Amino acid sequence: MEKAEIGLIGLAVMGSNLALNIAEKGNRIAVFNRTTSVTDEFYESAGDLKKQIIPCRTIEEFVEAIRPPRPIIIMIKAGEPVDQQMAALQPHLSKGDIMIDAGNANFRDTMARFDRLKDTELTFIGMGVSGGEEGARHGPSIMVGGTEESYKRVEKVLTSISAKYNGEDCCAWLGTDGAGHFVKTVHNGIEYADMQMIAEIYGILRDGLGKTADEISKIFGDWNKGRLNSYLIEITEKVLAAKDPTTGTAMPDIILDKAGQKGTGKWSVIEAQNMGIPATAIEAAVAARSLSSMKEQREAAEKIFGAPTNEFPMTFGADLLNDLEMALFAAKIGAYAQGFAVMAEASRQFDWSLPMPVIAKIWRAGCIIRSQFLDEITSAFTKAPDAANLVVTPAFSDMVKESLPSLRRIVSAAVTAGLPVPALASALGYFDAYRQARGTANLIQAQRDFFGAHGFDRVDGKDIHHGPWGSGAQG
Ligand SMILES: NC(=O)C1=CN([C@@H]2O[C@H](COP(=O)(O)OP(=O)(O)OC[C@H]3O[C@@H](n4cnc5c(N)ncnc54)[C@H](OP(=O)(O)O)[C@@H]3O)[C@@H](O)[C@H]2O)C=CC1
Ligand SMILES: O=C(CO)[C@H](O)[C@H](O)COP(=O)(O)O
Repeated sequence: MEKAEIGLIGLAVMGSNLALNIAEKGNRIAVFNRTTSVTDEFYESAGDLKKQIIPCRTIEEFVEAIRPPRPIIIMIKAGEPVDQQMAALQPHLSKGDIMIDAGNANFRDTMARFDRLKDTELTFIGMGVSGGEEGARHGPSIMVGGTEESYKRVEKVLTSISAKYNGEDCCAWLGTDGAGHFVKTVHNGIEYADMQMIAEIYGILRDGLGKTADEISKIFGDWNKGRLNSYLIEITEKVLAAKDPTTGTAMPDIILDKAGQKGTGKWSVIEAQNMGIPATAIEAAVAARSLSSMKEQREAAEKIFGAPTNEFPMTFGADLLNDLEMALFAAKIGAYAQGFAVMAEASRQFDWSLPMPVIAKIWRAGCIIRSQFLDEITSAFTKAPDAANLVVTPAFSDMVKESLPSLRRIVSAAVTAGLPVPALASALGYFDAYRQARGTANLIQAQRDFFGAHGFDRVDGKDIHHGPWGSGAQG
């Protein structure tokens, strides 16, 4: 039998669709899944693409079915399963074979895997893939980490399956070892912030203004034709319009308000904190998901404190809708600025040379945060690749100036009405602090010096670094 050019392990949502995508692009692919019935079902449902697919029931059979040197994509549950799968695979591989972990790995695990394989004749790639089921099937965004030489060996197949934006591949080599998985993690951190901010605007419309799911769906539909045009706004319109087939109720109204999370948002925040880079909107979004999961505590607290009773202090109409749209836009700029700032610092700390314009480019299509907006980020970073922050680039500083008053009005109104808007408020607080030349940390420095003799720098540059706190000061 003619051998496959590539192999793929893991036939759940992502792996099965990626395998069909690879097969459809004319590549012969061998597939394997731990539970063999899944492999059988996948093969049986592959239709015309069956002729491109070699279903394998054992690892030995799988490795044998691929022409060496073998590129093997591992698309399984992230974490320990990947180490187990790699350990099971490794004894069967030979010189030059490439294991490609395409799941949502923590980049620190990816670095450790590179380290473990460095004295072997095998090659490893850590690759972030975004786009969910549809992206995997028809064109995901692909973020590759590893040696450039190893990327060159798989570039043709990866670019053949990736999404395209105006004919350009949404697939790129981003740097060595954990670079690809780091970028995917930050992508997801931004995704969390984007989703949370959309949910907060939905909350204002539902709880502050009494709008139905259908009415809110139409509003998001209108916004999707403007500057907020994006996949997440598009699906928000759709999910709000969907009805429960048995009751006819709007789907969002029958879904429990507890958000799941698998870790990538939290990792973005942990790494941002480790590096001292503020990512306040992402932090707020992760915390909001955690708070959402405390359903019983929230129900008990509402019994004690009551639901908010203050009216939303703005009248529904075109001006308010414009403010809501612009507020979401301003907050979105903040979240993306924070995500890119986190990647810029990681690039320095891990010596990756992450190409910011390229990252923005490959996120324009295929991935969950895809949008027109990312094309504007691409051009801002292309013109100013070393900008300290997206918000100070000429194009984005103009957008912030235009949209910030709306964000301020909406956050103020939501706070007055007692509606939670933690991510919108965090983005606003970030802008306000970022553009404040003289902040209030002078007082914190004085307090630190008072209680801990930690010292401070003076505004006049003089060489006296402790205060005259006298006998009240603690050592
Ligand atoms: N779902 C999504 O939208 C996206 C997911 N990802 C990432 O892609 C990867 C795959 O995601 P998804 O398709 O949702 O699947 P899941 O994360 O649900 O993982 C299920 C797959 O992992 C396999 N698996 C689990 N444990 C082991 C193990 N110990 N050894 C071998 N195989 C194991 C399962 O095999 P079995 O059938 O035998 O149980 C199955 O094929 C994950 O890392 C995920 O985070 C990335 C982007 C989007
Ligand atoms: O990577 C993805 C999208 O880009 C996956 O869908 C991921 O599972 C999303 O994260 P979470 O499950 O934590 O919401």
